[in-house]
Amino acid sequence: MTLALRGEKLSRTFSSPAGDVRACVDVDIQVAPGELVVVRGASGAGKTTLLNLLGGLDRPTSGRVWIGGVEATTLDEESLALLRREQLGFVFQSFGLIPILSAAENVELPLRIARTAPAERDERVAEALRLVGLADHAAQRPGELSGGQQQRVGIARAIAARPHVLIADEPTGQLDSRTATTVMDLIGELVHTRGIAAVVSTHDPLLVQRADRVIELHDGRITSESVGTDAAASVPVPLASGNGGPPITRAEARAARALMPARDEVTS
Ligand SMILES: Nc1ncnc2c1ncn2[C@@H]1O[C@H](COP(=O)(O)OP(=O)(O)OP(=O)(O)O)[C@@H](O)[C@H]1O
Repeated sequence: MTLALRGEKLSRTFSSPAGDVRACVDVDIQVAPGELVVVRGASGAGKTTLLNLLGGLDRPTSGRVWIGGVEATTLDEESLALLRREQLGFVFQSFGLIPILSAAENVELPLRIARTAPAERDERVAEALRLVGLADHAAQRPGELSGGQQQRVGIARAIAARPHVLIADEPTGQLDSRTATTVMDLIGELVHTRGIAAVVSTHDPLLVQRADRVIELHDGRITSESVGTDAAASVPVPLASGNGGPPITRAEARAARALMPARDEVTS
């Protein structure tokens, strides 16, 4: 069986005026189709860094990444963008929706970038909105939707191109706990009924209950890994203060990058 995602000895060091930051250190990770892996850890533990590396949004300082069996680390930017688009769907804490577009137009955007034929685009947008329970809200703009609905549009956009892997970075970080549960249920259902693999970072113990595997990160390293019922039973990591604030420019830039076409491509 081809793994949906694989990282081998992944390390990422950032240079900063205060010195080097080892945000990811020798991480080995494998994700199978239909598996929901939750990455958990305190603020600054390296969750976003790891997801960025696995999703081909950033390059490791050392180590290798395979996306759907293709080694991503050796690809040039253009091929990597194509691989991302074919294999991956991204969901972000900040939703990353375009305010002037309707829900349907937001969901359609990656399909336009991929030059999917208009009839198929319509079909996939309708399917994705139906799957997230928003078929009746297609014409509404993000500002006219609740936070939970906006995140469901974000998920619809991520799955519209029928990716093999969903990468979701704190998808419920901006939602109240009841809405977060709905979004978590949706992700769990998509993974377990449609065979999509997912890597989800969260502080939310509710999502952990839906995980097939929970990976704990501390200072960029995997400190523990639990499977199945153990995963649900494991103790949540305490949060560092100051976490969970509003999205920052770096996060928004990343959301844009995940959607960006490869160089020279034009939307039609
Ligand atoms: N581009 C960057 N330049 C410098 N340091 C960075 C950069 N990106 C991340 N870091 C540092 O790497 C470490 C891990 O950051 P990361 O965002 O991956 O953590 P996280 O677990 O996702 O945190 P949070 O839960 O707060 O989002 C932190 O110390 C962070 O400051």
